[in-house]
Amino acid sequence: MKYVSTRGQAPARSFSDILLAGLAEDGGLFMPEAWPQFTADEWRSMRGLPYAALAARVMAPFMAGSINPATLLHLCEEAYANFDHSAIVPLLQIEDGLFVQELFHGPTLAFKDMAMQLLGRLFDHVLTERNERVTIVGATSGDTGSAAIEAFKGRERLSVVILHPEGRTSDVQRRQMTTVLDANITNLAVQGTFDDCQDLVKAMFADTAFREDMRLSAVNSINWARIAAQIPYYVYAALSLGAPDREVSFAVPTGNFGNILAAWAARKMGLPVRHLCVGSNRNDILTRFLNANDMTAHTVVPSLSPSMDIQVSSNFERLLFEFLGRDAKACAALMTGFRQTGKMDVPDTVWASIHGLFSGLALDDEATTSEIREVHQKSQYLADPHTVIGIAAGRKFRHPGVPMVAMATAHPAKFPDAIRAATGIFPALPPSLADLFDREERFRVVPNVIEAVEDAVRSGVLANNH
Ligand SMILES: Cc1ncc(COP(=O)(O)O)c(C=O)c1O
Ligand SMILES: N[C@@H](CCOP(=O)(O)O)C(=O)O
Repeated sequence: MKYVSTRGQAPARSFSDILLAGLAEDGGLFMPEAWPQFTADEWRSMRGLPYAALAARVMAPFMAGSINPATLLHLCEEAYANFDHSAIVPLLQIEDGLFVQELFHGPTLAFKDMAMQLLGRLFDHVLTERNERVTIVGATSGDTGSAAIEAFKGRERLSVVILHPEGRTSDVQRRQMTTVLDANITNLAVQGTFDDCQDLVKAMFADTAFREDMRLSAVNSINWARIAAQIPYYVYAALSLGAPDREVSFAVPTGNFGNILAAWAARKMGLPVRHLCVGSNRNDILTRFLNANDMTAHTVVPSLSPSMDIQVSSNFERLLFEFLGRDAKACAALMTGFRQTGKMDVPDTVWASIHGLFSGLALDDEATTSEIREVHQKSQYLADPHTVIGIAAGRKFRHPGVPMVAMATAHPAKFPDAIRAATGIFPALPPSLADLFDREERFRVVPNVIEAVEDAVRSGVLANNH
């Protein structure tokens, strides 16, 4: 499989190349040159497979020519071996026609582990094969960082530098990152928002000399491998609920648009997905876009669901590229305009096609709190502040006869204060994290200035190499 850039100015590359490159040289995002397709019989043959085997089958076409299927299966089996639920991604019903799929049974209690546990192993495999080293730079609003640090800590061929917005994650999220003291891990607390962190990462990639000198790589969902590894759980849920002989819809609490993009990718591969529902918090740019073609970035406001405190959703570019008929020039023009003006004028016809498939619902903090309380009272289900927004979106947009699956993206114990305020229950951390608040923290505060961040990345990498 070859990959092309959404901005059309980078050469087509193999899966191994784009895994290590992360972002295309022209600032665009890589997309598969063609969509792999599975027939109804092929989907049926995946029913009942253990999760790792299912994941390897679904992802194999994306890695064709780079990772052989037997190696991929082995890496998937290793990646999902330490999850704390035998189903890996258990599905449970909370209301008539409304299901929740729990994606937080990995080591850091968030859905990011689903992809990151595999990425850690894929990077090791490809770097060893090529005898290379890389520096991973990542931006996090809380969960990607801890999942990446957990997956990559102690690995010899890479240094990892994670930028989080100072004071804007939950204490549990911050400590999950900053208490990992391995030499190859550097945590930077940026004086800004998640969008600033993401911009800084993109600016480091745009600085060609720095990018090449540091051999930069990315594990945010700008890296296609992240999206590929998030597709299989949608397949698992749909097959469990009757696909390919029955349609299924999904509701996804959304920030950077990576998770819901994976659901859409599954649909492109032939999975019968009827509808996709975006859940937003007060940072509701995607919901405003889906409801009224209003893609105007506002100032980011902190919320009870900090991992979704985002205004610039990187993966929207991939959707746009596809709905523009893969017109890279038009896509690049819209993205450049958005960066310059903070507003994107998506042509009405393009918006209407997106609107036919996606809907959006935004909840403010007050509504999030009442929703946590209500879901708990009615269904005895304790949903974290991100998950509950997806549940609310799923309930609003479900069609009779079509099961709606809401993605549970984080364990409630990551956001204990919000859960206690809503229900009076203080969710305890699992035993592996029970001493989290006793552990030593290490991080460096940096201003939201590219030169300062590049210096900090360089010194983190140097310290690791000595
Ligand atoms: C708990 C949680 N829910 C939802 C999201 C939003 O997912 P995405 O950025 O893929 O849209 C995130 C962060 O990415 C998250 O950490
Ligand atoms: N919510 C995320 C933000 C980064 O998203 P990613 O999927 O692009 O890595 C986080 O928790 O860090």
